[in-house]
Amino acid sequence: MEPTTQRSPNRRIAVIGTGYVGLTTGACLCSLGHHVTCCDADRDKLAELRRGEVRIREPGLGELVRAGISAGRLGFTRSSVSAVRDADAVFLCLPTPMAADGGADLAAVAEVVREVRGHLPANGLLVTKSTVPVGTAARLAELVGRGDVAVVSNPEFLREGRAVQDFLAPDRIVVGAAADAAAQRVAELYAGVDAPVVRTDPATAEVVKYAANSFLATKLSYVNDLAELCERVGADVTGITTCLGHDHRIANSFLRPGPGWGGSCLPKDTAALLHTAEAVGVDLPLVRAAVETNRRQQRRAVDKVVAACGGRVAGVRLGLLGLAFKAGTDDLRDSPAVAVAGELARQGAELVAFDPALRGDERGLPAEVAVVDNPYQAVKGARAVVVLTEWPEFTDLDWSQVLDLAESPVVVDTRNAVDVAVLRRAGAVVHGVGRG
Ligand SMILES: NC(=O)C1=CN([C@@H]2O[C@H](COP(=O)(O)OP(=O)(O)OC[C@H]3O[C@@H](n4cnc5c(N)ncnc54)[C@H](O)[C@@H]3O)[C@@H](O)[C@H]2O)C=CC1
Ligand SMILES: O=C(O)[C@H]1O[C@H](OP(=O)(O)OP(=O)(O)OC[C@H]2O[C@@H](n3ccc(=O)[nH]c3=O)[C@H](O)[C@@H]2O)[C@H](O)[C@@H](O)[C@@H]1O
Repeated sequence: MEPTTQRSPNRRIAVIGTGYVGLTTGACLCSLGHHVTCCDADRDKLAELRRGEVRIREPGLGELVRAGISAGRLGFTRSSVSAVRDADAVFLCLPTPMAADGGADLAAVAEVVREVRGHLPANGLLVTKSTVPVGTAARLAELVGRGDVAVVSNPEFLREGRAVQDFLAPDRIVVGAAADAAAQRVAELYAGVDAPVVRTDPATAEVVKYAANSFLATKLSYVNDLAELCERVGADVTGITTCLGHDHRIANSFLRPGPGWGGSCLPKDTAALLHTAEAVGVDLPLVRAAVETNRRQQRRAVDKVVAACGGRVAGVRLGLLGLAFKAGTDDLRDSPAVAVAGELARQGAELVAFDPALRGDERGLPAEVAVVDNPYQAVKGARAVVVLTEWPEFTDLDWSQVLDLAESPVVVDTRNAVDVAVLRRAGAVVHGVGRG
């Protein structure tokens, strides 16, 4: 392990895929002094990016993109071949979604590598930032078929909603390479980022990414299991997690119970790790249990709403606060809030929702949910108000007004997001998570 060096770099970099990870990687590497060309298959997205418009909600990203364009060091293209031709390093930031069998679908990665392999400059670097299963770097090296090109694994650990901050101030930078020289060249691209660099082999780097996400998922499922226990025995999970968090070995994060963990990565990455393990005859019972608890936790959130409404929700109007998979993002991929809403709709509930990050025309919104642009409208006439995402804005609502507008004072807070004292002062009948 070593700190990154402070030498000012100025390399030519290509980034393929301009989603949460790719655009953040491109804009941040540009802010470190490099010349970056970002490539994407989506024409509309490219047109917006060339105008400096960023469609995802990531604080600071739009500013970095516009600064890079103004400085003449950040460009966008649809042609992967032209992006890589002069690049000292090519970062693959392509989607690796869950395949039908639970494994990672590497189709986009393989397709792009086939496109660019004959056009990489001599002694090129192909860097996988996408989350890819163990053995991918070795397989891509074979696919590239050139002894002068090094394939290096450099997994990304950023969180959505804090992507720029996490990229520029990460807990660690992991570089997995078969040869020291290639690892050194990738580590140098991060000069200026104050973080430990862990150099390792590609297989270890690839597994680390899945190990980290699965660890976080397991920690959360443990807390959600404890929440269930607390409800049965009259204890308070928040008091317990506060005490646990004071123990430095446990650390005071990822301890908030909720309607299950979601997002574009934890669910697919736990599934992919299980798939990898199964393929080599290894059982990972803890990760399996974490996934199973997560399914149960989503069902428990639905059951709690149904019970709070007297046992059935068919024809019952519910006001939903939050649909994003967590606060701070507009991403709906694998959102537990959407899963809970979907099941309530299946049981016949009439759903009206508000989420501060959503306009109502986003892809991934469940068709059965009417999305409105103000929280008070969402709760009007509702039999229960259901808090599904922990937006801080929800604590600041005028809860007396919320309860006046709703048909009954029932609040189901699936994340303990709103201060329970505030709710009770307003006269709410509160159903939280993990409170006896
Ligand atoms: N979203 C996150 O917070 C994190 C994601 N990751 C990993 O990074 C990878 C990318 O994830 P996201 O950025 O969230 O994905 P995303 O879906 O936001 O972006 C992927 C981009 O790739 C483009 N694309 C797809 N196929 C293409 C092709 N053949 N040629 C050129 N462009 C193409 C898409 O148009 C899209 O803009 C995944 O492996 C994910 O697991 C890793 C850390 C954090
Ligand atoms: O590989 C990835 O894509 C990323 O996945 C997660 O980041 P992200 O998906 O942005 O979301 P998290 O902040 O990890 O939250 C995941 C889920 O856990 C839930 N959560 C989180 C924390 C908590 O205390 N309680 C809780 O229920 C969130 O609401 C959300 O549904 C990891 O935290 C990142 O390190 C990783 O890079």
